[in-house]
Amino acid sequence: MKVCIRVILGAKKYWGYLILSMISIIVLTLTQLYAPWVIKELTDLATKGDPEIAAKASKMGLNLLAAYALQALCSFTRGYSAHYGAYHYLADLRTALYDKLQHLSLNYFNDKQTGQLVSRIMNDAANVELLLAHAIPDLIINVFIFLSVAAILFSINVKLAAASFITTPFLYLINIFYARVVLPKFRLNQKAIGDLNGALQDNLSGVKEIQVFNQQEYEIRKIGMLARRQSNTFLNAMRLGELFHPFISFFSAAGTVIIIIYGGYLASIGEVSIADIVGFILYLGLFYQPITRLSDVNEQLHTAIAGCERVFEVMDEESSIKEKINPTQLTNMKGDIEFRHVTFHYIEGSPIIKNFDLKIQSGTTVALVGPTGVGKTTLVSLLNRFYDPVQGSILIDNCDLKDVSLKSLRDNVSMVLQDVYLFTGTVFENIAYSCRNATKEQIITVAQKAQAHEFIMDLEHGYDTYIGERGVKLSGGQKQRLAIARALLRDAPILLLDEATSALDNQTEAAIQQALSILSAGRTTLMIAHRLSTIKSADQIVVLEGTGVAEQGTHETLLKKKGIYARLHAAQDI
Ligand SMILES: Nc1ncnc2c1ncn2[C@@H]1O[C@H](COP(=O)(O)OP(=O)(O)OP(=O)(O)O)[C@@H](O)[C@H]1O
Repeated sequence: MKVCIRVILGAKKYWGYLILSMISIIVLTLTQLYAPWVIKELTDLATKGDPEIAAKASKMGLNLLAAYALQALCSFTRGYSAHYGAYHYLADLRTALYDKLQHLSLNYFNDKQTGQLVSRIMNDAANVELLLAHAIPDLIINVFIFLSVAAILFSINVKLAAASFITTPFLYLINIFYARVVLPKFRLNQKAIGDLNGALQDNLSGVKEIQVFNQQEYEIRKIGMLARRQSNTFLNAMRLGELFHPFISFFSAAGTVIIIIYGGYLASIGEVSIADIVGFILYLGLFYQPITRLSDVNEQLHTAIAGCERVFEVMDEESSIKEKINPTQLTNMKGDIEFRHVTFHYIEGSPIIKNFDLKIQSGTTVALVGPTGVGKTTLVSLLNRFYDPVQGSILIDNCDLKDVSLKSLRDNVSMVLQDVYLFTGTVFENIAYSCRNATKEQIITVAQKAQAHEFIMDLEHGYDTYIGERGVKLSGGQKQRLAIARALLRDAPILLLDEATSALDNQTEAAIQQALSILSAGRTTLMIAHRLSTIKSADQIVVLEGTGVAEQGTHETLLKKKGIYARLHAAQDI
């Protein structure tokens, strides 16, 4: 109930359309009730031998025609306005959900699959449409029809109306059976479809591995088994489901039989007219309809509510990265950075960094070095506030990052990530992603600096070449150069380079190194590199080990020290 109220309140902007739909439902139902009444009246006139039957019948016919016209109009406004409101709200909700996801911290995404999140936005959110345009209107229609037809039946004849209730307990019980026994079987079928989908997705993504390890036969058998299981689950559900409709039809028809027999008896003793019996039988069809649809409406409501609950679960999620009210805006940033007694863990009890201290003067370059998994990327992620330290603080120009507006922080930090991601779009659009209104000249300049211009010009359509899923596939090194160009375009006072040159050959790397050193002049640069040759000129090299700093100094001082750095360096020289 709470969920229904939340959806209805959320769709406030579209209440006008939803109310119009409700009014249309009521008028539509009333017009549906009119036709049996006309037939009953006509039968009455005919059986009584009314001399004015022709004139009266024409009048009734015209009224009925008007009712049918109104019915057609209401049928349109009912369907269209409910869907108009529901689909607009769905679009709003999907946008809000996406907005919410964009503002959640990376922690939230760590244990979620992209498919699951897409499914929240696409499938689960779609349930608001099911709720607003189907389940709630269907519930109202059915309750309204049931109550109004019952009122008409009792107004025609109380004894016959009471008799027509005889079959309702059976209809109700069949519905309960359907809801308790048949529907769960259909849910099993949904699960079987999900399993098959999941296995297919997994298989198609890993098609290369399947061929490399010659597992085609095994995978075909697996998919075949899941496909067969889904078919069997469906058939099992369907067999029981198919029993439902004949039983429902039988008990509805039995109601009519009771009325014919009992109506005939009441007519024989003069308690009811032929016209009443005719009218009664026509109304009976409408009377049983809501009862037979009970399980469908119930299922729709449950499905819709469960989907909406999953949506609201995300909407109510709190980001672990919270922005202060009235945060400080970083303007005219110098770029001094300080890690002050920083401790961080992803999983409680397994610290990645403990009591870490580091001061980086504005305009200098600091390189982070250390074994794989020691926490270099984590430190960089903390600086961009993808995560917050568990203890201690990080300061930029003496402002604690927790006091700074996230937007102004990220506007001042440019980053080249370890795993380069390029969007589906042109080369130009991908570079311009960091600065939407960049000119073609600016894009070409940064591409040249990143040593990307030449290979871009070799592509079929140059800067207008499509890349990403639907376009040309680029090599790791080419992607990296585009990512560097994108970061250069940002022209931010702080530059974070997470192994930005790892996928490049020696020659290109040397050229880019030169470009990066020109770029980093005057900016605070924090770089991570496995290849020590790339960080020789850094102002400070920080060697990480365990959960903290093992050594710190310039390339020369660290070599002289003959510690870890010197050993790593010697190993790489070999
Ligand atoms: N999102 C995460 N959730 C849980 N643990 C994580 C997460 N990201 C990284 N880790 C773990 O934290 C540790 C530090 O990872 P990080 O990526 O910072 O290391 P790194 O020094 O950059 O490694 P590499 O040189 O291989 O890139 C690793 O043990 C890693 O498994």
